[in-house]
Amino acid sequence: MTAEKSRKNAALLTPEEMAAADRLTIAAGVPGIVLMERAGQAVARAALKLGAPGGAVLVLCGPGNNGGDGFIAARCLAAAGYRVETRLLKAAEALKGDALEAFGRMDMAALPLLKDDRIADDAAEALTRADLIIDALFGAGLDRPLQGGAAELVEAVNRSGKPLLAVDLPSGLNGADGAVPGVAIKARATVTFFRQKPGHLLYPGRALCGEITVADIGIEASVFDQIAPDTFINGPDLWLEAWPRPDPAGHKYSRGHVIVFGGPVTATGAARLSAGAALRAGAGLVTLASPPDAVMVNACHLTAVMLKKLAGVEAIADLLADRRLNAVLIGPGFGVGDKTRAAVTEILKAGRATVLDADALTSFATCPDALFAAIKDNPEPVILTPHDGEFARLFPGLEGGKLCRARNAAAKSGAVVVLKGPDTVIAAPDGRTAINRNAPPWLATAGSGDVLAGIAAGLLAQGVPGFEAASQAVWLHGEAGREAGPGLSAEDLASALKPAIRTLVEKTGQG
Ligand SMILES: NC(=O)C1=CN([C@@H]2O[C@H](COP(=O)(O)OP(=O)(O)OC[C@H]3O[C@@H](n4cnc5c(N)ncnc54)[C@H](O)[C@@H]3O)[C@@H](O)[C@H]2O)[C@@H](O)CC1
Ligand SMILES: Nc1ncnc2c1ncn2[C@@H]1O[C@H](COP(=O)(O)OP(=O)(O)O)[C@@H](O)[C@H]1O
Ligand SMILES: [K+]
Repeated sequence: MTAEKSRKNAALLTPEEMAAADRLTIAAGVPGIVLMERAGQAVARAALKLGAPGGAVLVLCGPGNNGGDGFIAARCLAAAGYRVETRLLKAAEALKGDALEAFGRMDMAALPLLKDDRIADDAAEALTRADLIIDALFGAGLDRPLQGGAAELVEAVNRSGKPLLAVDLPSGLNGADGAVPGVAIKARATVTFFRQKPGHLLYPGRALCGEITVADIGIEASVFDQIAPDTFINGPDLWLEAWPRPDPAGHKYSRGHVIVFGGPVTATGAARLSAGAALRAGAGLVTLASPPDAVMVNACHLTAVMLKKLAGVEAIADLLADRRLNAVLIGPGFGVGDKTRAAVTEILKAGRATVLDADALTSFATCPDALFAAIKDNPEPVILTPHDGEFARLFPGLEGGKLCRARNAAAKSGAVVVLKGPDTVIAAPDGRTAINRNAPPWLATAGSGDVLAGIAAGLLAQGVPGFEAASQAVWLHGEAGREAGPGLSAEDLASALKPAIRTLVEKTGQG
């Protein structure tokens, strides 16, 4: 598969982009009702998989095309022998276009159809009877919080405790950013079409989707010629082409040399975690630059990672005169304050691929613009890896959804921003973003972020561009978390990178 095709597989579409894909497909000769038939049939197939053969299915339909998918699914499930009831949120007269056509295709004799504005009360009995509920109330067209009868219905559905299958998106969830502005359906499973939306991957929305199926409804990838999505699922489809391939005839220096700046004697562990991870990520050499008082404790703990005594900020320029030190990491355990700001400024002046984490970020809380100016003067990529707290300190004016915050922060700072968490977002200054989904919750443990920063530095040292290095690092960190499993501590992560790295090496044909 070509890199271009893989990237298209990794694309995430906003509701607007999805509507454009729909329009382009219709313009190319596939009628909208045909797309809706395929969508509704995919929903019916997913319902069959959820079990209760021949059982009672309640299909809740909204006023738009999401409801249209529900009508088709209702017809298909009735034909498959299920006892199907539908409820329409608005009077049938309000339906139009493909949804009206789909409504007309239902066999009215077989399907008791009730329409009632006091729908929550009206639906109460049907909810009790149902073995499965299909949520076709609102999908990509949600444009405001659910209120009134719709909100009451959603709450009643969630209270029912019945298995719930959502069509496209759990109703109430914003597909663009995963926000839930009011109430929303909590689904056991969700069927979406063609490609996922950011809201399927971002919290809190992600927690409402259950198991997600992406159904092919006949929209061709050629629509990407006109819709150029810039948001992707983070994974090898997005960046395998950029995975570093060591020269078979090369040597350790041709795999890059990372320098990690370590902290004082009372806080040496973080930088060592980073350094070990940089080595595992494939850097040929890693050196830890240690303040004099911490040299002994570092020396007692380091083996493959090399150690260098660094007298102070004044010594940084001399150290970085060695151009073989081609990637720098500073922040973990380094300490917050003037000295850190001076060190970071000196490092950025030296023009190296750089990862700034933890204390290196917090130290600029009082003067973020000075940091952004220094980043923009550095010709090499810079990656910032804040968690939410560090992000808020460095980008106090940026609010809104995680995707939008990370994207604005990258544009503002000129750096690749890795906004960490269970749904880490990686954003490049050119507007590309990736959303990560493979991180297990047990990665939330002290020192885990230090390891992530180290992996990123190790990849930068091997010449991987900033956005790809950051995305690869976040994905590998997630894979390592899964490999190490529950009960992990940050020390376990570096060695747990090996199976994921092996898989990537094999995929790139180097194995
Ligand atoms: N775009 C595509 O490629 C396809 C879309 N399909 C379906 O079409 C859906 C999108 O259809 P629509 O654009 O009609 O959107 P929806 O069916 O999601 O909802 C639109 C309607 O709901 C109203 N509405 C929005 N938020 C509301 C709120 N909070 N309270 C009350 N009313 C509200 C709008 O005014 C509008 O009347 C998708 O989610 C999907 O299920 C499928 O039929 C297959 C193809
Ligand atoms: N609930 C979660 N699920 C998965 N990963 C998480 C979760 N919470 C945090 N993480 C990940 O754990 C790491 C924690 O990093 P950080 O907050 O910097 O911690 P530390 O400074 O202790 O290393 C980040 O990579 C983050 O994405
Ligand atoms: K829905």
